[in-house]
Amino acid sequence: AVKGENSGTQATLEDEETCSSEDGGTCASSGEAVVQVEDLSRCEDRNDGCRYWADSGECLTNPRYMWVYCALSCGKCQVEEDIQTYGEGDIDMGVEQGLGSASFSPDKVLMAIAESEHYLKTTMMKQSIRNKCKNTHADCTVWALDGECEENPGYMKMNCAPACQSCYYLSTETRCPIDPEAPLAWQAGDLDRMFQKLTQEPYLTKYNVTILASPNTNGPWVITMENLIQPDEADRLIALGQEMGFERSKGMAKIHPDGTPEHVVSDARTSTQTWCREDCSADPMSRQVIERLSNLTGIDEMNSEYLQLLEYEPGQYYHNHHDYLANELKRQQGVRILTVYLYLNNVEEGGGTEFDQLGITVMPKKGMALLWPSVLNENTAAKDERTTHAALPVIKGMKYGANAWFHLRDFKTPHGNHCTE
Ligand SMILES: O=C(O)CCC(=O)C(=O)O
Ligand SMILES: [Fe+2]
Repeated sequence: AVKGENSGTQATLEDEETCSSEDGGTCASSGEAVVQVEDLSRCEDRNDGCRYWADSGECLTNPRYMWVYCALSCGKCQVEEDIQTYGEGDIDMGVEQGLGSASFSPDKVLMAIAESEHYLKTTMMKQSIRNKCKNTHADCTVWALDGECEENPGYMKMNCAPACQSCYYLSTETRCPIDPEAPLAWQAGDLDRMFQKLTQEPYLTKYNVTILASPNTNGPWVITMENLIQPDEADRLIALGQEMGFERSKGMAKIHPDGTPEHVVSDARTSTQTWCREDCSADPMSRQVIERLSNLTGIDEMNSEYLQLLEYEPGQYYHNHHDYLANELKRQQGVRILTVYLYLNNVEEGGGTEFDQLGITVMPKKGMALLWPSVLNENTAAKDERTTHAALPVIKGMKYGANAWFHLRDFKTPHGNHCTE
């Protein structure tokens, strides 16, 4: 068999006997056989529940079962037109390759060019990826012969993909495959356990925890914790934001065919924002804050995005939205599971956070945190549709806030590898 571009995402086949699909695919794993992605005979859903489970995020929470028994619904195989095909006819490899080199004879370079072409014609990959797999420089082939694909992979695998035989690099999903063994921050039940702990532990009463909604009242959890952030910490975060400069927020708009989103300024959100990365995230005060949030939630700091600092002038707002981004089901970090929103100042008038479906509006209070989940307790990759919310327009004074978003899986490692978008 031809080695598929997706071989990094091989799924482990489980022993069917021990793995009844009646339970929603939450079976324990066992068995060793491996399904090759190019084995198209397995590209199917083998259970009627597959579509439903996939839509509710099971591909992410249960990859060991789902990628095998629901390969089609999980997008782990491609059978129809889009798909894993071989190249046909003439292949456009991009910029014409130069033969001149002090180190290699023209024959050697010509041979390498022929190998690139053979690779592009005989390797199964999505047609959309093949179409954008191009050498962007005349020296790609010579550089590749010189070992540059290994020396300088960041540039080469992207810009000399035919020469490096690295077309998979051009799509986030194949370049950054999800490891089915990667640990999840929350298994079923952990969401309720965390909120129960936060609302019941005696040592947390100093935060004057208020339950605004919970499963006891048939809602999702929405709670506030006062004085979670000290005044000097809040002031420091605002100052760090001002140092970096707040910029007009971008909304998520268009998703490109390769899965990367294009950010555009949108009317949905007129506030300004900046990310607390690098020097800001290393600042002792911001470290203190993020470590506290990680300790409180029990979710590893690696699973959190860098703090997003927000500034609203009078009249600015963020219309009704959800923090859950479905595109991230297909990313290593997984979806956002929890928002910890920090109010960094007292707002003179307006600027509340409104949960339209729950009839809750929280007014800003310096140092207070507002916590709510984006996912369901029973299925921690599935969106909890009830937690849509908005930042109401500020009427008077400024509003400063910060988002701490926690993901189902490690966020920081893939972020460092340009794998999160
Ligand atoms: O500023 C607020 O009150 C909420 C902001 C928000 O929902 C967001 O940035 O996602
Ligand atoms: Fe939000």
